Amino acid sequence: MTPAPIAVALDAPDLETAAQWASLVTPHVSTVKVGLELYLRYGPDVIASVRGASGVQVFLDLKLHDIPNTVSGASRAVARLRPAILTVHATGGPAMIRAAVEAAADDTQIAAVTILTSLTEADLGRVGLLGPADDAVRRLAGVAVEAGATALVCSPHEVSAVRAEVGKGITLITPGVRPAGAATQDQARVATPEQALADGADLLVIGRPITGAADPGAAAAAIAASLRRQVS
Ligand SMILES: O=c1ccn([C@@H]2O[C@H](COP(=O)(O)O)[C@@H](O)[C@H]2O)c(=O)[nH]1
Repeated sequence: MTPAPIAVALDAPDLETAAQWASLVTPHVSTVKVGLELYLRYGPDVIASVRGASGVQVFLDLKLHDIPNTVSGASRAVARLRPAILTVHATGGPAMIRAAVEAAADDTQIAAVTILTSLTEADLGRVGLLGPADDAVRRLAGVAVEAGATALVCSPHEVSAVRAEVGKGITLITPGVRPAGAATQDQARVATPEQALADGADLLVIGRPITGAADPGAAAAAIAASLRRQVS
């Protein structure tokens, strides 16, 4: 069976737990995601540990955000790990995004994070991004794609607007995904996996609804089966 287009966020406090989650979910999902918590604690070795024997795609979610020269060096530093996806913040601007793209391995997609899915429109207003989240997300998406990013991170709420803005060739990645009835926790702009996929997302990032379940493998399998039913 083809694994579902889900990246499981391995936000674990230790490497053993992350590797165990990865081995439980990899029969069902295409990708596992390593974020700041694991990478800052364990460094590059974490990638081999979660990739394991299955060779699952690894998404390295470091959300780089600095001057172009520094981001270029960081992108080059992780190139040997060959992540399938590496994130940068789109608000770092076009030169920074281009620097990440140019320094990345050929088989790594640079994904630009538009507006974090934890932010409400009220939060955006407070940091000076007045108006609907859609507007800022679409603007940042356009800048990032022009600078060479081939993937974008946005919430499921904006995915159809972003698709209309950037067309088919760009990979749209959506965190802020919650199965019906699940707690939203610190996520603000959320939708169900089925809705996110229907609206045009290519890869759904799902963490705690899977890793916080009594059986993460079964939780991943259930969401994957529901997505499969939707496309069949
Ligand atoms: O806008 C963003 C960008 C990245 N994330 C990351 O996705 C996961 C979501 O985990 P859940 O447990 O499903 O909430 C997490 O690793 C974030 O760092 C995001 O949520 N929003």
